[in-house]
Amino acid sequence: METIVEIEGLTKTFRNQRGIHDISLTVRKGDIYGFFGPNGAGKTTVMKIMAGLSKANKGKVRLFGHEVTTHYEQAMAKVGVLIETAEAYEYMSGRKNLELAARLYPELPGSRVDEVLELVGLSGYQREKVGHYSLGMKQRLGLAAAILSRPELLILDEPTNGLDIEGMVQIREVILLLAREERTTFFLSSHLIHDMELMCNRIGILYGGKLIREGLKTELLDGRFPTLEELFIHEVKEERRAVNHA
Ligand SMILES: Nc1ncnc2c1ncn2[C@@H]1O[C@H](COP(=O)(O)OP(=O)(O)OP(=O)(O)O)[C@@H](O)[C@H]1O
Repeated sequence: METIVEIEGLTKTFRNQRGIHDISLTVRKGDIYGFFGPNGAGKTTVMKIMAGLSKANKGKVRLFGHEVTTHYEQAMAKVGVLIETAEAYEYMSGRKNLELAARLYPELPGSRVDEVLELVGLSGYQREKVGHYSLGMKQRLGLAAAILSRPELLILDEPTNGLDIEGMVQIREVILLLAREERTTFFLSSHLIHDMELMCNRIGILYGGKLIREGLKTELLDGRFPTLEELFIHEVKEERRAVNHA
C-alpha cells in the first residue's frame, strides 16, 4: 500500500519545556488516521509541522515522498489543511470566500464551489457574511475550503470542534464519503474518542507529547478492549507507571 505520510523522530520543545518528543508514524493510502490525545497532548504541534506552519527541532516529515522542509511545494501539492479555526474574510459571504480560494485552482470546474457548499451543509447560508456565522459554520467553511481542490490527503485538526451533534454527524459523513468515493486519505485529530471510534481505521494515541501507542484500530483493541476509551485508559496507566519507574 502506498505510503502517504512518513513522520520520523519528530521533536519540538517550546521554551516552557512542553512540546512533542520523538514522534514516528506512517499513514498509508486510504487510511483515516486518528490522532487522538487529551488537550495539550501535542496534536496541533505535530500537524502544524506537517503542514510546514512550524519547524521541528529534530526529525522529518515526508508527504507523498517529499520532505516538507526542503520540498514544500511538491510535498503540499495534493494536500488540504484545516488547522485551528480556518481563516476567512468576515465581511464577505461564505460563497465569496470559496470563490476567492477557487481562483488558486483555475482547472476546477465552476460547479465545484456549489458542490463543496452542499457537501458541508452550507448551501442555505452561502450568501451570509462569514462574520455572522457561528463557530460550527466557520468550521464547515474551513472544511469546504480544504476540500475545494480535491486533495488526496486531508490534514484536519479537530474537524468536529465547535459543532453540535447534527454538525458532527454531517462532518463525519463527509469524511467517510470522501474516503469511500474519492479514496482521500485523512490525518485527523480529535480529543473526542467517539469521533475516532466511528471514523478511523488507524489510531495514534498521543499523551504528554509522546506517541504511546499506534496501529490499526482492530489490532489495538485486539478483543481485549471493548472500546477505544478503555484502551486509552489502560495505555495511560501503563505510561504513568513507566514514567514513575524511570
Ligand atoms: N507556541 C507555544 N509556546 C509554548 N508552549 C506551547 C506553544 N504551542 C503549544 N505549546 C504547548 O505544547 C503542548 C502541546 O500543545 P498542542 O496545542 O500541540 O496540543 P493539542 O494536543 O493540540 O491540544 P488541544 O486539544 O488543546 O488543541 C501544550 O502543553 C501547549 O501548552
